[in-house]
Amino acid sequence: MTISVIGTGYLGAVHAACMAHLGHRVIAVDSDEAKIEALAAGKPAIFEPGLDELLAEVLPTGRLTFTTDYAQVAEAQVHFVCVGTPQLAGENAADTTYVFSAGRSLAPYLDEGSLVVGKSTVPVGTAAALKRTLQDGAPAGVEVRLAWNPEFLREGFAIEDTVTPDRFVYGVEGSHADDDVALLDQVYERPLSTGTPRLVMDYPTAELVKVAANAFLATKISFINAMSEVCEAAGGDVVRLAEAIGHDDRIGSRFLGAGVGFGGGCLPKDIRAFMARAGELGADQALTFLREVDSINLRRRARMIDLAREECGGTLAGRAVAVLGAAFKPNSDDIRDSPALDVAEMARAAGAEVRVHDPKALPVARKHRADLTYADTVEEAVAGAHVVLHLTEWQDYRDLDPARLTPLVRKPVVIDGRNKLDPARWRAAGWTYRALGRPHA
Ligand SMILES: NC(=O)c1ccc[n+]([C@@H]2O[C@H](COP(=O)([O-])OP(=O)(O)OC[C@H]3O[C@@H](n4cnc5c(N)ncnc54)[C@H](O)[C@@H]3O)[C@@H](O)[C@H]2O)c1
Ligand SMILES: O=c1ccn([C@@H]2O[C@H](COP(=O)(O)OP(=O)(O)O[C@H]3O[C@H](CO)[C@@H](O)[C@H](O)[C@H]3O)[C@@H](O)[C@H]2O)c(=O)[nH]1
Repeated sequence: MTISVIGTGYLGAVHAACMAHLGHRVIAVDSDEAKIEALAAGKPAIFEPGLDELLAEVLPTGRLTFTTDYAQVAEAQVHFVCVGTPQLAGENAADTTYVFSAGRSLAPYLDEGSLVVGKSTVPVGTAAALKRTLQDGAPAGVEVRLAWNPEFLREGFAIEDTVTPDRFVYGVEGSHADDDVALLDQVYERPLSTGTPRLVMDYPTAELVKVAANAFLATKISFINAMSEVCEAAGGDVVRLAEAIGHDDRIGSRFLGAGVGFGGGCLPKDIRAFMARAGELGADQALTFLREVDSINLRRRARMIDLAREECGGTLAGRAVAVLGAAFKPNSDDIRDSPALDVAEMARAAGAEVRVHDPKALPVARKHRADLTYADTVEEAVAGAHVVLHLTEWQDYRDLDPARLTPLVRKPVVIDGRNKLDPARWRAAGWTYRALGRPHA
C-alpha cells in the first residue's frame, strides 16, 4: 500500500521508516527542509537506536522518500498525521495549530478512497474538528474519511514499539467506519498477524486512551517519588520499598523507578494538556490530582539541588558541579523538558559552575541550550568538581569506574538522581554516595 507520513520528528521519522520496513511505499513530508534533507540522506537529525540502520535498509529499496512538497502525497491512500502538539507557551493547553495546518495542506490531495489517520497526541475533540477542516479543504464531492490511531511508542525503543506494539487503538466514526478498520488492518497486517490486540472505538475514546495512558504512567512515577519524599523524612529506602510493592502483580514493578522524575516531549505536556482540556469540558475536578502529580515531579528536581547544596557546605555559589546526563532519558538525544538540564540550570542559577556531559545529546543540547556549558567526556565534566550529579541513567554511567574518577574531582561526592548507580561500588572507591529517597549512610 502507498501511505504518507506527515511530520517526521521523533514519531514520524520512525513511523515512516517502520512502515517502509513492513513493505509499504511511504512518502514522508515535513515542513522543515533541513530535517527532510538529512533523513533523505539517511542521516537523521535525531538519535533513536536502530533508526540509522533501518533507513540504510529501506532507502535503497526506493520505498521510502522524503519531501517538503505536499503534492507528492496525492498518490498515497492512507495519510498518517504525526506533527507536533507542544505545550502552548505560558499555558497548560496543547498547541494544535500544526495538526490543523497539516490538515489544510493535505485536504486538496484527498480522494474518495483515501483515509487520514491521526497519530499525534491531541486534546479530546480534535479528531472531529480536524475532520471538518479536512472536509472544508477537500475537492468537491469527496467525503473525508478519518481514523484516530494514537501512538504509544517510547523513545529509545521506538522501532520495537512501532513494529511490535502492545496494542492498536482505532478510533473510527461515520458511514465508512468498517472500511477504515479494514484499511488500517491492511497497513498493520504483519504486526496484527502475531496476535497484537486491536481495539476499535469512537474518536473521543481513542483520543482519551492516549492521554489516560500517559496520565497513568506519570501518576505511577509521581507516586513512587511521593514515597521517596516520605522515605527521606522517615529514614526509609524507596528502592527497597519499590522492589517490595512491585512484587504484587496488581501493582507491578515497571515505572516505579524513583528519582528525579519524568520529563520529555510527552508525559509533562500531556498531563497538563489533559487537565486544560478537562477544564474546558467542565470536568476539571476529575483531574486535579494531576496537578499534584506534576508538582511532586518538579519537587524532585529541586530536591537534587538541596542535596547538592548540603554536600557543598550550604551553598552552590562558586562550586563546580558535574552533571551526568542531558537527555530526558537514556538511549535518546531528546532534551525536551529534560530533568537533567533543568537541574543543571537550577545549579547554575544558584551560582555554580556547571559542566554537562551526555553520551548522545550534546549536539542537540549545544544547539538548543547554548546557555549551559558542556563537556565532551565524563573526565572533563568531573574535573575539579565539588559534586557529581547523576541525572540520566545511561549504561555508560552505570559502567563508570569510580576509582578512576576519584583523582580528578575536588571532592568525591556523587548524588544519584536516578537510583541506578551501585552505592557499594562508589563507596568502596572512597566516594560519598547520596541518592533521592535513600538513607544517607
Ligand atoms: N516522541 C514520542 O515518543 C511520541 C510518542 C507518541 C506520540 N507522540 C506524539 O506525536 C506527535 C509528534 O511528536 P514528536 O515527538 O515526533 O514531535 P517532533 O517535534 O519531534 O516532530 C514534529 C514534526 O512535525 C513537523 N511539522 C509541524 N507542522 C507541520 C506541517 N504543517 N506539515 C508538515 N510537518 C509539520 C515538524 O517540523 C516536526 O518535524 C506529538 O503529538 C506527540 O505528543 C510522540
Ligand atoms: O520508572 C520510571 C520510568 C520512567 N521515568 C522517567 O519518565 C520519563 C518518560 O519515560 P518513558 O515513558 O519511558 O519515555 P517516553 O519516550 O516519553 O514515552 C512516554 O511518552 C510517549 C509519548 O506520548 C508514549 O508514547 C509512551 O508510551 C510513554 O511511555 C523519562 O524522563 C524517564 O526517565 C522515571 O522517572 N521512572
